[in-house]
Amino acid sequence: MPATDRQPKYNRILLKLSGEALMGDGDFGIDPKVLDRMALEIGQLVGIGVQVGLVIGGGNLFRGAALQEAGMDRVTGDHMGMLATVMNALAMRDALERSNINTRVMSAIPMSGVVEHYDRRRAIRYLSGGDVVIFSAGTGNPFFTTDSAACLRGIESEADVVLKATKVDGIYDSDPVKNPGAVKFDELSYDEVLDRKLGVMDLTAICLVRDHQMPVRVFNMNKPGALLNVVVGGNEGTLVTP
Ligand SMILES: Nc1ncnc2c1ncn2[C@@H]1O[C@H](COP(=O)(O)OP(=O)(O)O)[C@@H](O)[C@H]1O
Ligand SMILES: O=c1ccn([C@@H]2O[C@H](COP(=O)(O)OP(=O)(O)O)[C@@H](O)[C@H]2O)c(=O)[nH]1
Repeated sequence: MPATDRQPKYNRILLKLSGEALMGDGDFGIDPKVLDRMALEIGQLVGIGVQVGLVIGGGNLFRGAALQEAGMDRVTGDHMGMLATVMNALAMRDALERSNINTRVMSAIPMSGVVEHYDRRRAIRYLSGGDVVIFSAGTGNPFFTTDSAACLRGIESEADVVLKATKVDGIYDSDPVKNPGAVKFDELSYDEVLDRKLGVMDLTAICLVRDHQMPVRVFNMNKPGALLNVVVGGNEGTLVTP
């Protein structure tokens, strides 16, 4: 049976896309072709009735830590990183709306006239009404990451799962980009990720999902159809649970 005919396993998801995923084959910025492909894949989820909250990173534009290494004040760099996530959110909304998917962008940093300020109850109303909601500007605070923002918004919006879409196809016993012999896990507990210091997500984010028992699945966004397969219960990537 085609995946689009299958019943979704989740009613509401929080999908985290890394900013780097938007670069495509480039090494900075946003590739419109990638946006369109992602809009198509997200549209398939909306089409089978799944409510989608989105958090997009900013690493394709600015990262506070990298700016600090180049000599900039860290907090200023983090502010630039958070603003970068708003730019990515606007680009993604544009692609989703061109695909006729109603989309709202909310920002943790007030930005009157550009995007709505984050409001949890309003976000839940939008999600319940079938709109895609993009949560931008991370947590609104420096020294955090968009992985933590994704876990936070996932818990707050009562999502059934946090899906981390990235460029590797799951969690390995060491970084598979640096170690070609790394071995992939199908399932892990929060404590195993913390004890083994598995670097696929920052530890703040893992502590947050552990404390609130929010399941997380890490999978490869570059694999066509993987997102839909995850949502209909397929065994993609690595699942982190209690
Ligand atoms: N144990 C691990 N398992 C999987 N990926 C890991 C692990 N340790 C480090 N990584 C790295 O984490 C990255 C995924 O995190 P992501 O947030 O998408 O990227 P980035 O941190 O570059 O923004 C992968 O590209 C991979 O290189
Ligand atoms: O709550 C947050 C989320 C993000 N950031 C900044 O925004 C940048 C971009 O986010 P991230 O690195 O998580 O993006 P990704 O790696 O997912 O592309 C980070 O490096 C931080 O500088 C921040 O300061 N607070």
